[in-house]
Amino acid sequence: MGCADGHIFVCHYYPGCPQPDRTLGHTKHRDLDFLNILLQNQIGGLQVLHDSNWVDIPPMEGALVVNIGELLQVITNDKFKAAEHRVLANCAGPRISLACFFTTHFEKSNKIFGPIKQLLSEDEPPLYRETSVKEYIDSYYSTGLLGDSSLARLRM
Ligand SMILES: O=C(O)CCC(=O)C(=O)O
Ligand SMILES: [Fe+2]
Repeated sequence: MGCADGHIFVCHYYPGCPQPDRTLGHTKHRDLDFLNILLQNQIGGLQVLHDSNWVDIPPMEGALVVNIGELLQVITNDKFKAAEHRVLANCAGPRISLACFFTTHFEKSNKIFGPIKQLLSEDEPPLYRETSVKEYIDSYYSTGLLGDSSLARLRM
């Protein structure tokens, strides 16, 4: 389908923080991609929002974290939901993580994505209108990480 075209690697370096209760390592957000595969070192701090509670995703040796992004939520018509997540600051740093985003990000593709037709029926109509990755990225960055989800703008 082209979802894995143009993946990018991002390396995060979170230095040890003397006052971790006064800041965050990474503010809460949902990823702007289809899927993100993440490797984190032993420091910890990654949390996922589940039922209004922040849940720790502790590092496990050899384990990868697979994070669903907003574009996967669109094409699966909410069968898979993008998880809101954040990273706490930590005085024991540095924390290092390596993320591989499956997206067409750098190409800003004009290819159109929408809910996969085979997942739709009379009982399960499309929840999102179709969009290009380019339109989606521009909408996502128009509000920034703290803005309203660009998912809401696609919702029918
Ligand atoms: O550093 C982490 O564990 C998470 C980074 C992250 O959420 C992101 O790059 O989107
Ligand atoms: Fe993220």
